[in-house]
Amino acid sequence: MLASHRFTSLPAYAQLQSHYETVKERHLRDLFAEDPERFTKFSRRFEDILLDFSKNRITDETVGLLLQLAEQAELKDAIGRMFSGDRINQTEDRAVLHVALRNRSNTPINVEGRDVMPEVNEVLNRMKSFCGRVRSGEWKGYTGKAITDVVNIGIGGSDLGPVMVTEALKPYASENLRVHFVSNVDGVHIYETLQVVNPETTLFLIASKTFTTQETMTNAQTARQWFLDAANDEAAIAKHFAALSTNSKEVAKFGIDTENMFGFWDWVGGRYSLWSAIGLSIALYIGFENFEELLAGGHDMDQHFRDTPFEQNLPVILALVGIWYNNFFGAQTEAILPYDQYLHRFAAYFQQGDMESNGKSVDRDGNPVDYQTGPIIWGEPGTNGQHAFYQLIHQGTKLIPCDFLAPAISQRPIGDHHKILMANFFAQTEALMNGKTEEEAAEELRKAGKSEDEIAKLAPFKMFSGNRPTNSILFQKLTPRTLGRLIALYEHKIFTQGVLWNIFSFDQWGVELGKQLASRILPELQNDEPVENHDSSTNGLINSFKQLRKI
Ligand SMILES: O=P(O)(O)OC[C@H]1O[C@](O)(CO)[C@@H](O)[C@@H]1O
Repeated sequence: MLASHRFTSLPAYAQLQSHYETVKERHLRDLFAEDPERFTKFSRRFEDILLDFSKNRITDETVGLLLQLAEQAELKDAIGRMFSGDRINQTEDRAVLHVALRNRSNTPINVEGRDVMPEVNEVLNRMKSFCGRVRSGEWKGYTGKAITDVVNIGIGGSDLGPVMVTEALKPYASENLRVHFVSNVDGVHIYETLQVVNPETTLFLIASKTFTTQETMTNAQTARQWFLDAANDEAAIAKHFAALSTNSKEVAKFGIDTENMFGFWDWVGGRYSLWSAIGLSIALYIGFENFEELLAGGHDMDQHFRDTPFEQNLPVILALVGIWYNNFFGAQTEAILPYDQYLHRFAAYFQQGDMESNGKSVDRDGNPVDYQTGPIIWGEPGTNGQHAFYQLIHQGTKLIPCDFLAPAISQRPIGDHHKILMANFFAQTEALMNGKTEEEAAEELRKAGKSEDEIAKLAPFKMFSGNRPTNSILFQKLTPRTLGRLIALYEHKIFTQGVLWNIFSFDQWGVELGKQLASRILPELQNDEPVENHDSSTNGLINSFKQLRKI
């Protein structure tokens, strides 16, 4: 059990509130001018990852108080409980052990007195041998041909992680094997995918923790039928369908041989499952050794998170800085901006990771919270975002703390591309921090030959307030190991924030209501009869839908 506290009653909370009054008007430009050591003081390194958090609206006192807040929320104890297999996901009565999936040191991790590592290793060994057989071409389809395409059918945590990682690690991919992902129940998604694959050489991975998710089961049935239309032989399914799931009963019911099932456990949350059998598409695509490197990276960060004092602890620092803006400055969102095209799904991945985890409004005692919890996460890769939404970040009325991430070495060094990319990275964080005063804007206009009249009119539009906070996360190169570290960095940031906010980060009851209503509405869409049992808007929409289909 996690101890409960009232976030806003922690002694450091009140201190931070009054401290905020003294910091809120301070400009980052001045804070940098006053302290030449600011970068050294507010940056940390872990292995090949540098976190520079100096461009935040913080002082030594802010950091000290935030660290006290973490102590007072008993973060250390909570970390220990997660790593030791306590049932900290209390509303589902489950342990939270994605760290066991990447526990490369193989030290025992017990759930109810039983070490889970032998089972974890057993599944990893099966994944390894399966990957070897498929990638070498030894595994044959029903007409004796090798597999050329893998289609992962899953949604949410059974899709977003594998999509993000396979995109990020493309440079490590096999040339002989393509991966595709079908998640949306919109028939368009499976249709377009089936257009480009051949039933003789396609392997479907049905990825679903529960094996009951409507979207995934619908897509899986469509894929199965498409396959059977070609193969005309149920026995051939064993060569073309595998299941990644915790639910062997439902897997067998679907008609997949449990020999072809790669299991995991209820202590793996969906949005933390890319490290489990759900990562099979990753392992097939980049090879098992690279998948192990990804796991090793996650494990590196786990050890850092568990063993490092908070003031040196990257996930804890990221979490505390986030809380500073979320709970004291009233920031509603956080942008994740990777300057690496291969990370183009990173923000989308952490939309689920963060918002499904910390989008809660009831505390661990079941009481409504009277403070802000999880932020809205969004973002796109740089430099594309610069030409889309950065205008608002620079000059809009909202405070948007941003994380900038980039590798020092590009996976694809072509001409000057990477230096141009990085010049933009550095320029953006500098511009957001410094801004441009009205006088500076006026001086520029003067130099451009504008009249004093024009200058007076234009300068207000051309000035930038600055003082807009950023974290910069630089790493050497986007290798599987570094990616593993980066993902775990954000996972533990989310965990830390959830602990401080006194909420449960590992359930997701908020997704249930929509699911329930959809299953109630589906039968109503199967006939032409008007409906009148909903509110007037829902009735009106359903009836118009029925009418429009007749045209
Ligand atoms: O893997 P499953 O059981 O199909 O669930 C898919 C997703 O659905 C959710 O339960 C809710 O969206 C996610 O947490 C999960 O990742």
